[in-house]
Amino acid sequence: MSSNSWADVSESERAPSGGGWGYSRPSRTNYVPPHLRSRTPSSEFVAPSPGNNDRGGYGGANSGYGGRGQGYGGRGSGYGGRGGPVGGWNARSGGWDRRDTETNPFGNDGNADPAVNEQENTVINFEAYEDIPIETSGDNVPPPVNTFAEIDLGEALNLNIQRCKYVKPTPVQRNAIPILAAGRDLMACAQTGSGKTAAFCFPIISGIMKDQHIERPHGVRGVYPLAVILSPTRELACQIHDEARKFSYQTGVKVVVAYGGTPVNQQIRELERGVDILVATPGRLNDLLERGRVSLQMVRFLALDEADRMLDMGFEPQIRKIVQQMDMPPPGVRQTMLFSATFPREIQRLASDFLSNYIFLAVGRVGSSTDLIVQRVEFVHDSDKRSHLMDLLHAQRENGNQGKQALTLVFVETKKGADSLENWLCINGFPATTIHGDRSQQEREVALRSFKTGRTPILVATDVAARGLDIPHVAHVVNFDLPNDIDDYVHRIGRTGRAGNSGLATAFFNDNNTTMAKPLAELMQEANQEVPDWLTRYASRASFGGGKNRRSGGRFGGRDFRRESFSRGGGGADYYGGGGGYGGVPGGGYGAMPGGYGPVPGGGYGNVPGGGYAPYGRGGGAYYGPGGYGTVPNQGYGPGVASAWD
Ligand SMILES: Nc1ncnc2c1ncn2[C@@H]1O[C@H](COP(=O)(O)OP(=O)(O)OP(=O)(O)O)[C@@H](O)[C@H]1O
Repeated sequence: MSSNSWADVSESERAPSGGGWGYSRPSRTNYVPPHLRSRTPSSEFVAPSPGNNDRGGYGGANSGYGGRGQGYGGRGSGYGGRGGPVGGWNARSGGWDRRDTETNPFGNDGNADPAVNEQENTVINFEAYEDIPIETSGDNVPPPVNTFAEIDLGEALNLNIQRCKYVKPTPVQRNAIPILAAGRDLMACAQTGSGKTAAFCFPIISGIMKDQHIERPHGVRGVYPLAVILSPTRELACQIHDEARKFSYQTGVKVVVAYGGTPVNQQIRELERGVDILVATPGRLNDLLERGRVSLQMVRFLALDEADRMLDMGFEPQIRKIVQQMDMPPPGVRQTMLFSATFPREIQRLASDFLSNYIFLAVGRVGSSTDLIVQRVEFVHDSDKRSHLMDLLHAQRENGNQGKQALTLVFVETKKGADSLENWLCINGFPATTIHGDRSQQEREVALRSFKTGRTPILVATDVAARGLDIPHVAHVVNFDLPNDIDDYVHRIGRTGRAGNSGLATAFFNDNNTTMAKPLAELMQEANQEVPDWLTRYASRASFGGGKNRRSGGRFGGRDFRRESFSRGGGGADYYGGGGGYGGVPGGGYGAMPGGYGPVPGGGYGNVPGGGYAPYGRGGGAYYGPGGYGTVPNQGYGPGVASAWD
C-alpha cells in the first residue's frame, strides 16, 4: 500500500494560500503567546457577535472571516481553507516551548524513554479485531494504513505512541487517521473500547505540530485554541485530557481541560498560560465564551466525542451555540470529526449540518456491541434485584474474582437509587461507591479514583458513567436497571470488554423493560450471544416490539444515512458481512447454553447441563463453573487462561 503521507495530498485539496492548512504564516516576531498577551495593557476581548464585527468577527477588517489582512478566507495570508498540510515538522518551538518544564504524563510507569517501552502492548488482543467489517462512504476516501509509520505523524508524536505501547493501529485508527490527516471531515462509528480517542487526537496533534507559525490575534485579551474537543461528561473530558497530554508530550502542543463543577477562575488562569487543544464540556465552554475569555476564531479542528449524545436533545442547543453562533470558523474552513459507537439515523442527519463533504466510516456494525462482551440477561422482579445482585457478587467472591483486578460497575436508573444501593452494598460487606449528577465534582472524582484503584471495587452509577470511560479491569457490568434506549445499553456494557479484552455484562429484565425486549434480543443476536427463549418471546409480541429502537432501516445496524436517503438498494457494498466478525468466537459463541435463564420452566442457571454459574450450579464445566467462567477457547475465563477475573 502506498504511503499516505500528507505530502501526497492532492494539489486541489491544499489551501489556496499554499500555506499548509491555509493559516497565515507571518514572521515569528508577530507571534505573541497568550500568557504574554494577557499582560499587555489592552482592551478586553469581546466575543464576536453579528453586530460586533470589528474585532475578531466574521468580515472584520483585521482578523475576521474575509478580512483582507490576516483573517480567515483572506487572500494572501488568510485562513483560506483546508487541505493536507505541507511543509516541515515543528515542535512548536516558536511561541510557547514548554518542553523543558513539562511534567511527564507517563508518570512512574513511565517510561518517558520510549526505548524502555519497546515491548508490545500486551494488553490489547489484536486478533479480536481481524475480519472486522468496515464500510466507508463519501468522495475520494483516502486508503487505510496498516502501521502508524505509514502516516506522517511526526517524530515527537511517534515517540509518544511508543511510550503508550501502541504497536499497531486499531481498525478505526487505521481508517480514520489517514482520512483526518488528509484534512477531510469525518463521521466515524466504531465499537466501544476500540481506540477512537487516539483516532481523533493523533491527527489533531500532528496537524498543529505541522504549523510553524500560527498567528493568533494580539492586542486583545482572550484565549485562542486551535482545536476543541467536546465531551458530554466531566469525567470523560478529564480522561481525554489525560490521554491527549500523553500523546502531545514533548511536542510543544498544549492541552487544557475545562469542565463544570470546578472553579472557573482557576481554569481561566490555566487557559491564559496558553492552549492549543481545549478539551471541554459544553456547559463550561459556553460559560467561558459568554465571559469573553475564550475565542473560537482560530479553531481548525473540532472533535465531538460521543457525538450522537452531544447532538441528542439534551445537548444540541448548547452545541449549536458553540459551533454555529459564536466565532468558530464554518464547516469547510475548520475540520470537523464526529466519533461514537452509536449513530442513530436522525442524529446523523442533524450532524451533517456541522460537516462539509464528509466521509462516513463504520468499523464493525454501527451501534453494535462487541463480541468480546459476554452478555447475559436474567428475568428479575424489582423486589428481587438486590438479592440477585448479592448472589452474583458472592459468586464472584467465591471464585476469587474481586478486588483491583475485577471491578464491577452497576448501572441504576436514578441518583437516589444509586445512593441507596451503594449504602446497602456497604452494609452487606461489599465496599462500593457511587457516581451520579447529584454528587459534587470532588466527590465524583474521589469515587472514580477509589473504584479504579480497587479500594471500592464496586461502582454504582447512573448514565453519567455510561460513555467513554476507559477503566482497566472492569470485569463485570450489571444493568441493575435497564436503560430505555438500546444505544445507552451498548455504551454501558462497553465499559467492559475493551481494547481486545473479554468482559461480562449482566442485565436484569422484567415487565418494566418490555420495550427493550426486541432491540435487546436483536443486539444480542448480532453479537453472537445466546438469547434466552423467554426474551425472544417478549420480543416477538407485537405490543412489546416498538421500544425506543432508533436504528435505521429494517435491518439492525444502520449505516451512512446518506446512502439510505439517496440510494434504494442499488449501490454500495453491504458491509454487514454476517457471521464472523469481531470476537470471532469459535464454537457458537460464549456459553452455547442449553436451558434458559430465570423464569423459564425447566431452565435457569441451576439447570444448565454440565455447568452452572456458581453458586447456582457447581458442576463445573461448560459454562460458568467454579474456577473460572467458561471454557471458550482463547477468550473465555477458564482456568489457566488469562482472565478478567484474575
Ligand atoms: N493502537 C493501540 N494499541 C494498543 N492499545 C490501544 C490502541 N489504541 C487504543 N488503545 C487502548 O484501548 C483502550 C480503549 O481506547 P478508547 O478509550 O480510545 O476507546 P473508545 O473507542 O473511545 O471507547 P468508547 O466508545 O467507550 O469511548 C484504551 O485503554 C487505549 O489506551
